[in-house]
Amino acid sequence: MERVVLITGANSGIGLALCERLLTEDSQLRLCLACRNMQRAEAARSALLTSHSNAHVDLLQLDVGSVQSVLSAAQEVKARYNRIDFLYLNAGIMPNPQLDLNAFFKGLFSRNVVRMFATAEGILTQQDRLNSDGLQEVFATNLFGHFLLIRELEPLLSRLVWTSSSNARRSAFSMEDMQHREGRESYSSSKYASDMLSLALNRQKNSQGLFSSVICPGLVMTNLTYGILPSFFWTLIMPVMWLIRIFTNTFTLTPHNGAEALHWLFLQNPESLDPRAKYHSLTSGLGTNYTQPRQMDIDEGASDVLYSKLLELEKEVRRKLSEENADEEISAVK
Ligand SMILES: NC(=O)C1=CN([C@@H]2O[C@H](COP(=O)(O)OP(=O)(O)OC[C@H]3O[C@@H](n4cnc5c(N)ncnc54)[C@H](OP(=O)(O)O)[C@@H]3O)[C@@H](O)[C@H]2O)C=CC1
Ligand SMILES: CC(C)CCC[C@@H](C)[C@H]1CC[C@H]2C3=C(CC[C@]12C)[C@@]1(C)CCC(=O)[C@@H](C)[C@@H]1CC3
Repeated sequence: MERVVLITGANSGIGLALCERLLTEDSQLRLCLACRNMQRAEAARSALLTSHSNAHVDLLQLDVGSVQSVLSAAQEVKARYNRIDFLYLNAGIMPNPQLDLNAFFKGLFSRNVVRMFATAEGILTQQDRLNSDGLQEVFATNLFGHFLLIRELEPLLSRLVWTSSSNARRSAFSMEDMQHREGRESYSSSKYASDMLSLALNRQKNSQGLFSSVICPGLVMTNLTYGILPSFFWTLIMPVMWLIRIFTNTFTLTPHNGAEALHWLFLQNPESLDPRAKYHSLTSGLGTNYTQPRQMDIDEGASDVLYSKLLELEKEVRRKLSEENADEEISAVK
């Protein structure tokens, strides 16, 4: 039977590399590339068809950062497919990243140097903003839009895979400020929230046949990472990056390597997976890719609380949207 795989943020980086790898694994797959920009989506589709000329590659317009777009895209998915075998929740942003060079150089000579290169802990901040739905943009894109998509498509789903990050950190997340309006680590907070949500989904939905996993792709050179430093700087330090890679397995560097754990999960029986583990894409000094589970720093109780808070926010957002739609209808009649 033809399997259907939907991937958000599939037009570049790790998402696009995953598409390549999945088509190489199973040429009978039906891939659905869910992207916000249809021109970029078309380009990705053409690239995939160049290497897999008989592949079934569909496109879906989806801006995960917009409530209306998620609801419309979900309607479209329900009209097109009877089921989604794998939903990869991969789209993500890190807007206005700032590298603290002082902390970076201090870190270089500390005991935490390996950890710093693997997680960017303590050296990276972001500046977030409100989107047109009145939500924090990073929270809306990296977490809430995906949550809403899952809620809309639930009867069709069986496997969920989140592209999280080792940058996810408990101390960056606050239940009282789950959107991270106050701090400057919105990326870390949103990724920690996705880890928690994945655990909560497993607790609530495994009995109904829905399984969720999280991965970290390692440090991969993509549009997201190129946004952290000026491009000339990346060109300068690229040889150093490849050198560091010999000593640290988290420097996966290429999108193909970064997609290792996403691909690996595609081949696993969901019952054999650990809901409390994050599956890391790793690359050895000799260039061998492998996947390694590592325990996440998460409380089950807290993950349930986050789940309830997301349900509440969903209600609020839907109510607001229907009020806006009603207002629009009234003014159209006038
Ligand atoms: N690169 C790295 O080192 C790491 C990346 N990650 C995670 O991997 C995931 C993929 O990122 P990566 O491949 O690195 O970076 P890219 O920037 O190449 O890919 C991000 C993808 O998400 C899409 N996207 C962003 N915002 C939206 C939106 N509102 N609606 C729909 N699609 C959207 C982008 O589309 P568009 O082209 O239109 O912008 C793009 O296709 C992210 O979740 C990221 O956080 C995790 C750890 C490390
Ligand atoms: C030799 C150089 C001067 C090295 C440059 C240092 C930094 C630019 C990198 C060191 C650790 C990196 C890192 C990320 C981005 C680039 C660094 C800060 C990520 C935050 C990218 C996105 C993620 O989700 C994380 C898993 C990465 C962790 C490590």
